[in-house]
Order: sequence, then structure tokens, then C-alpha cells
Amino acid sequence: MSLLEVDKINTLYGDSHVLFDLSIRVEQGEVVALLGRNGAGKTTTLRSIMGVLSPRSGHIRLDGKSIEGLPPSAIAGMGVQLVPEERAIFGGLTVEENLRIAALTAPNAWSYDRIYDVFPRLKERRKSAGRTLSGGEQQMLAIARALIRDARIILLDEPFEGLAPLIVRDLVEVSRNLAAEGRTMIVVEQNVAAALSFANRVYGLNNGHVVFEGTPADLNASADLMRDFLGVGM
Ligand SMILES: Nc1ncnc2c1ncn2[C@@H]1O[C@H](COP(=O)(O)OP(=O)(O)OP(=O)(O)O)[C@@H](O)[C@H]1O
Repeated sequence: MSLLEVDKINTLYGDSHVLFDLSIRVEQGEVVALLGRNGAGKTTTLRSIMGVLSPRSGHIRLDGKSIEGLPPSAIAGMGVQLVPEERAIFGGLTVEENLRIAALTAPNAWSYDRIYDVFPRLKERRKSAGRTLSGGEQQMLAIARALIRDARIILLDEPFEGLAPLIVRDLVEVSRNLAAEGRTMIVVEQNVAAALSFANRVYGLNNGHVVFEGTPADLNASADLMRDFLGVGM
């Protein structure tokens, strides 16, 4: 049984049908990349998993139990943690206060030291207000808030967006280490090379449909897929 199974969901915004019988699965310890052009439906897929949007039909199962239709707070309580594109950290609170709030309702919260082992930079900045952090530090904090809750599965929405190449390199390194430790993640990313460097499996989305499923090596070998559905190498 897969840890997470999205089974033929159809998700709409009002009358606008965005996801069509979309199915993906994520195994325990796996990093799955969702790739596709702007508007392909990647963020909508994450929002559907998180319960921010309710699919009109289809099922979403965590450990085999249906979670579609549950509120986001209940789904978060089951260990599914969304790291949204806008990061949504509290600018007026310090790094440590942001972490404390995230840990509050988590039964198996990590210690700060465990978080700082993953992100030494956050230890240096622990007394700094969120709003004074660089983009890369904010992204580290956003991921750290999911980790401190001992997330079973982390949904990363465009974690590298708007960050300088050197910062992306550091975050890719952290992501690789988390993957190597067996953390389960779904990563949505426009930076295809960065995502493929730590994903085990890839789904390609186009117009709300899954158009590809395979390994990063399979995708890299297909110039047509890269060009037609991801716009890479044009
Ligand atoms: N709040 C909304 N109301 C109506 N339509 C929306 C809304 N959010 C997204 N859409 C539409 O749903 C489709 C899928 O959007 P989605 O954000 O899931 O794509 P994406 O693959 O994540 O792309 P991006 O990289 O641009 O975020 C697009 O056509 C988009 O215009």
C-alpha cells in the first residue's frame, strides 16, 4: 500500500475544471516531483491533497484511508505538511518563535537542535525576525516548520522560486540529505534540473492530466517530453 494515493481526482474552481481523473501515488521514503508548465495543475494537486480544495470526485488516501473532504487542519494533523510557494512565515516573530508555533500542536515535535543540525544558518538567525531573513533563509524556515512537526510527507511548492543559484544549490543539498534519510516529499518545481537532482520518480502534468510517469533518467532521455510538456531545451 502506498503512503499517499491520489486516485482519479477531478478538481474545479467554480465551473472551471482543472484536474481531470488525476492519479499519483507516493511510496514511503520516496521523493516525487510534479513537473509541468505554468497552469498545468501542480499547485491545484497539492491544494487538493491538503484539503484546501475538495475534489468533485475521486479519492485521496493516506495509509489506505480516504482523506478527501477533510479540513486542512485534520490532514495536517495526520502528518501532511504543505510548504506553500509564498512561504507564509510570521515576519514579526523570530525564527525560534516561528518554529515554536509550528511545534505547538505536534505530538512528536523535533527539538530545535535537531532542526539546527539540518539548517545551521537558522541557528545563527534564531533571534532574528522573520521579515529580516533573506529569501533563502525564509525558505529554510518554511521547510523547518514542516520538519519540526515530524511531517510524514512534505509538499514543497516551488521551493527554489526566486532564489539565487548558490542558494538553490544549498537547498538542493539539504533536500538531497532529507531524501537520503528517507523523508517522503512531493516537490513541485519549475527548475526541472534541480527537482530531478533529488527526485526518485516524476509525474509530468499537462492541462490537468498526467502525461508522464517515470524516473528522472527516463525523463532526461526524452527530449520530446522535456520540450512538449515542460518547455525545457527550447
Ligand atoms: N483560485 C483560482 N481560481 C480559478 N482558477 C484558478 C485558481 N488557481 C488556479 N487556477 C487555474 O487552474 C489552472 C491550474 O493552476 P495551478 O496553479 O494548479 O497550476 P500550476 O501547474 O501550479 O502552475 P503555476 O506554476 O503557474 O503555479 C490554471 O489554469 C489556473 O489559471
